[in-house]
Amino acid sequence: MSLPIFLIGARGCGKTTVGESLAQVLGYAFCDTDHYLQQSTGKTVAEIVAAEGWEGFRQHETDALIAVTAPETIIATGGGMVLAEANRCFMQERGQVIWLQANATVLAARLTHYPQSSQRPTLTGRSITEEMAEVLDERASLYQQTAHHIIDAMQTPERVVMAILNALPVAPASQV
Ligand SMILES: Nc1ncnc2c1ncn2[C@@H]1O[C@H](COP(=O)(O)OP(=O)(O)O)[C@@H](O)[C@H]1O
Ligand SMILES: O=C(O)C1=C[C@@H](OP(=O)(O)O)[C@@H](O)[C@H](O)C1
Ligand SMILES: [Mg+2]
Repeated sequence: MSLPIFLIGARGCGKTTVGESLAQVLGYAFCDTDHYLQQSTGKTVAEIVAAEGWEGFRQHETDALIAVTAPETIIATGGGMVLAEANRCFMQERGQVIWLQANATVLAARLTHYPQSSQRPTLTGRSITEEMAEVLDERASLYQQTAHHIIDAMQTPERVVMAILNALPVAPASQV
């Protein structure tokens, strides 16, 4: 039975995009913790944060992580999943953790083009460029210490998927 694969990294690094493709290639299930939350609460991230604050959202996020974790599943996490030590330990112990690494300039460009503001309300109140630099300063070491593998996410999604396949000792579900 193959372990779950957790994709971690900052907003815009491609966890959702790459995760869906990777799941198709491997014949695994795909789950996104933000999508799960939206379905289970009937609220967007922005609505949860408006009602309960970021602290409330983070508690829901931990619950979502536990709920979606299953064998042969690709799990796209939200960018802040690594903030809680319990989440970091859970992912490390339960599966393979992949950090999709990209610099603040690339992330800000993607998010400016595709803000999805109901999914990504501001974290700091600053501009997207300033926010991504600040977020990476705060979280890069957490992504690094949690990851079993670090993948360059500043290449096409297809190449990112290939890089993950090369890094991971996984077989397609049909061959397991
Ligand atoms: N490797 C990539 N190259 C170019 N654009 C990308 C790449 N990965 C994702 N994107 C784009 O960046 C935006 C955010 O991607 P998404 O998968 O939602 O990131 P995340 O889930 O990590 O926040 C989307 O518009 C997506 O099409
Ligand atoms: O970085 C963060 O703290 C967040 C990232 C978002 O997910 P994506 O990384 O998929 O954008 C979403 O979970 C929420 O807005 C918080
Ligand atoms: Mg996402």
